[in-house]
Amino acid sequence: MSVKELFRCIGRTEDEKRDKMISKQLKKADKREKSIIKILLLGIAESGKSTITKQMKIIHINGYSEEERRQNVLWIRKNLRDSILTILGAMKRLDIKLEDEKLEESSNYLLTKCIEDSSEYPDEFYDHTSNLWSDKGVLKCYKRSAEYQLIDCAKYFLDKIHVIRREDYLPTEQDILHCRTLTNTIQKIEFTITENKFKIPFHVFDVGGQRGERKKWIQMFDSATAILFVLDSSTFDVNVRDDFESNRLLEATGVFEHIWNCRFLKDVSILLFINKIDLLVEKIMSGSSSIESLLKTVPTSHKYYPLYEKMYKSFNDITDGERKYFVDSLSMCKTTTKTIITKKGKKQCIQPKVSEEVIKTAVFIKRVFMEIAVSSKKTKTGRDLHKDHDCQYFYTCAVDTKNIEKVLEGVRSILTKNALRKICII
Ligand SMILES: Nc1nc2c(ncn2[C@@H]2O[C@H](COP(=O)(O)OP(=O)(O)OP(=O)(O)O)[C@@H](O)[C@H]2O)c(=O)[nH]1
Ligand SMILES: [Mg+2]
Repeated sequence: MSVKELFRCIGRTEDEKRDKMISKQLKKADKREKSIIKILLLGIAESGKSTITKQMKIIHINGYSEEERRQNVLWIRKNLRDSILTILGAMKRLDIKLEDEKLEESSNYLLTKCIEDSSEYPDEFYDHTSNLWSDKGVLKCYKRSAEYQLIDCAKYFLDKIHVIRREDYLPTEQDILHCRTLTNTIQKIEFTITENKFKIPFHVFDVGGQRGERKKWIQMFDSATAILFVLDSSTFDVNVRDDFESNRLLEATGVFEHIWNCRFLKDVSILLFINKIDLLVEKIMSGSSSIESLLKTVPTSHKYYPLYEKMYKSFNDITDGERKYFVDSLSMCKTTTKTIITKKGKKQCIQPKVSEEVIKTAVFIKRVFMEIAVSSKKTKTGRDLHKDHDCQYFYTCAVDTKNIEKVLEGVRSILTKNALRKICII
């Protein structure tokens, strides 16, 4: 062999070695990429997507530092101001009078001096708000909040004015979970979970749910492992904020159907979070609304009228399994528990019994969505579009860390098993 040939041979071996190494690294990177669980949180505005993302930060990352908590103070005070102004505005429209006429002055102060966004809230603001919040007329208007657009955290923060007004106020994790801020950019959080000794990375994407924000969703579809579709169960009788003609449950039904039938997501499973069950219980138990009244407002010509009517007709034949699943989910929710004093003088947390109407409503909502998810759809070539994905549902209360921790445990085990299977580990 000539020296030239020998060198060529050595060169090839070096090239081969390098190729082998690159291919090994690519395989490793591919395996790592494949092992990432990418969760996309979808759902219409105010359904609770960001609240669930906050819970993931609390449960799987280090929660909120003092600095991060402090950054929420202004938002919380803004939530407080928005809440009282919305209620006062609605009182005028719904013609609800203040019980104490002397509070007219407080109402006028807020409606004239506090309409501008501000970073400073004087003592007068808190005094007037506090006085108004104890007025029976204001409370009456609050109870009719399904007739106008009030943020969900209104009562939570109005009940805490005395704390929020303090100069040294530092929000708790509960306060942060209740704080409402609209999402208008794609947010991402990352964390790792160890399962079967394997470290599985999770990337979670939180997007905005307002109509204008939904066009951004599609850019995230090609990389999603699973979709966590969040649905607000408590606002079945409330209209969409940016369209006073459309009901929120109907809007969510349409968005869900669109996602379920989207061909880019044909192998992406959906985890349906039927959220805000605490508010659903509160609403139905107070007798302020019912599914029957919702049905009366849906025009018979509406695309979903037949589906809603079909589900309503089977309103009374709930299976034991459906009932148990809802009641068990509720029992995991600390937010709805009540503390009682036992005969022995000890404090005890109990889950108050909910009415049959609550259970029926929760099951009705679940059936509407699951009915869409079991319906088959054929592609042009005759294949079933849904053969490679499925939909599982969970009842949730996103502001309840214990509840979400339990639900996410279930979700995680489904997803990690799929991920490990994908990279051939199990
Ligand atoms: N009581 C109660 N409040 C909830 C629950 N889930 C969310 N909220 C509140 O509902 C409001 C809206 O929640 P977000 O998480 O901001 O909703 P979103 O889906 O991210 O909304 P967009 O960003 O506009 O799409 C916040 O004030 C939350 O604290 C729940 O299960 N129970
Ligand atoms: Mg959000």
